[in-house]
Amino acid sequence: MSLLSVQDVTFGYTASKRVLDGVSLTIEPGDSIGLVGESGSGKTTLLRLLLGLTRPSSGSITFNGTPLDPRNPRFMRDYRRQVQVVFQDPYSSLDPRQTVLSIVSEPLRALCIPGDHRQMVSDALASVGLERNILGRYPHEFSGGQRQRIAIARAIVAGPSLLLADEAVSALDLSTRIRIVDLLKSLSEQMTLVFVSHDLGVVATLCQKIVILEKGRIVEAGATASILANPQHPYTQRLLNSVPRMPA
Ligand SMILES: Nc1ncnc2c1ncn2[C@@H]1O[C@H](COP(=O)(O)OP(=O)(O)OP(=O)(O)O)[C@@H](O)[C@H]1O
Repeated sequence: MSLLSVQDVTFGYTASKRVLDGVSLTIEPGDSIGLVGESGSGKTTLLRLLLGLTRPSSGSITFNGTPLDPRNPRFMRDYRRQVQVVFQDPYSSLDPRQTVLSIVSEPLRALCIPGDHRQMVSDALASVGLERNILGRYPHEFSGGQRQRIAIARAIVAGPSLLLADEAVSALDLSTRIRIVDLLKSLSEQMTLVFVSHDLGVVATLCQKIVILEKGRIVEAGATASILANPQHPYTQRLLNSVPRMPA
């Protein structure tokens, strides 16, 4: 059974404009999927629907075969444990008044997960390459890359099966970006990953599968290697041509 299944989903913020139009995709356990498209193509909107923050105007989304229903609090509580997200901006996504312990343990508290939260936070920090002794420190004491590691630790602390990353490396400088991509790649060996990006180069490094979104429609989807080697849709070809190449 698919982990997540999106069937013929349509969505508009207003009645007059469709932002997503007939979107269907399946996410299998263990997949690493890059969701790629230019600005305004609907990537973040689709992610919001996957998170259950917004409901489709039509079509359905199911998780392990059960429809996503924000009116079903029991299901949504389990869903929030299973599906976590990392956002783009490591500066605005962490509350500056809270310590690292408080920030990273937030999903454990919100989801009433039993156990030694301090230990679980220490383990999550270690698995994103941070020292365990930073629990009492504050976000302003860390670099952008370290903050993004803290945000990733918060996303994985409750042991999700699916990690959604929305432009999670776009705000970082190049060398930090490479290190965070490496981290996400190693995490993708333990959990399913959906990586939203306008950057085909990063997706090519990180994701085995790719979904190309143009103006709210999926124009091409499949194995990253074959799509990049032989893009069928003119939009994919344009995106590929816009990736800067290293001089020979
Ligand atoms: N809250 C909102 N209210 C109305 N329209 C919105 C809202 N959020 C997004 N849109 C519109 O929906 C369309 C898709 O936006 P979305 O943010 O999903 O695209 P995106 O591919 O994630 O773009 P970007 O890469 O710039 O974040 C755009 O036309 C955008 O202007």
